[in-house]
Amino acid sequence: MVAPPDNDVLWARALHVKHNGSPALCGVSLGIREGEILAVGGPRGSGKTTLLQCLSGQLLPQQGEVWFNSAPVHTMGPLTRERLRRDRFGWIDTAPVLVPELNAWENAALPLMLRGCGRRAAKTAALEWLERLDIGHCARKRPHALLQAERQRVAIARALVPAPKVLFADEPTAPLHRADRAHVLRTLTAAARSHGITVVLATHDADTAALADRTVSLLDGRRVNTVHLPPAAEAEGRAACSLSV
Ligand SMILES: Nc1ncnc2c1ncn2[C@@H]1O[C@H](COP(=O)(O)OP(=O)(O)OP(=O)(O)O)[C@@H](O)[C@H]1O
Repeated sequence: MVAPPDNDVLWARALHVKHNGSPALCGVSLGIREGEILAVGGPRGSGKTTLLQCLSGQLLPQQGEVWFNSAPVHTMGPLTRERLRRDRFGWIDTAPVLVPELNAWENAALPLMLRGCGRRAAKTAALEWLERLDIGHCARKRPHALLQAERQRVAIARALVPAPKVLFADEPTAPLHRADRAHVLRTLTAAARSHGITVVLATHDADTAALADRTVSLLDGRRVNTVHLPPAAEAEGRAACSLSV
């Protein structure tokens, strides 16, 4: 077992995963630099979610290695991986999963309170993020009273509130309208850049990938190409980029 390069916050080598015997990842390797915004592109079923699950310690690959800083995630026990995910990683799912009994700010503040942060400080941090994501006015509403797009913004706020080291986002703007998508993504990427958060973003949308520093493309569980994109400020104006898959 060889430790990864120092400047990679996450590093994966030769990942192989099968779901019920069907290959989902076939020898994928990649390094992710600290503070980088990496898009993982590829068509449906190409292995994007599986790759994010392996990198975030949710799923152990059947073969291969995953390192977070200098720690081998693939050899950690379930409790250590659980702690790593809770304390260092954030996750945004395609569909928002919120606690129905809690209102928007309580949902967003939940990760901080679970870490032992006081209610007042957690509330202040949560409200700040809800404002930045333009749903400050929804802070006291419960999930059932919110639109799907508003629920997704709450889920995004919840992932950003504890300032994770790495944020994994699996098609995070899929439930949003096109106009909303660009705004939420710009807020998310700007927040990540200003807080030095590394982002791994699964997407099959070229506009979304255009906000990333780099795109890694998957096809049938294999890496097929890497498209280097210009910095975000320059990329934001672009209507599309080519994901040559
Ligand atoms: N729990 C599972 N059980 C069986 N097969 C699965 C499971 N999860 C994923 N797969 C299969 O593994 C392959 C990779 O799936 P994965 O969800 O990682 O791809 P994806 O690129 O994220 O797709 P999408 O864009 O549709 O989310 C697909 O063929 C998928 O059908």
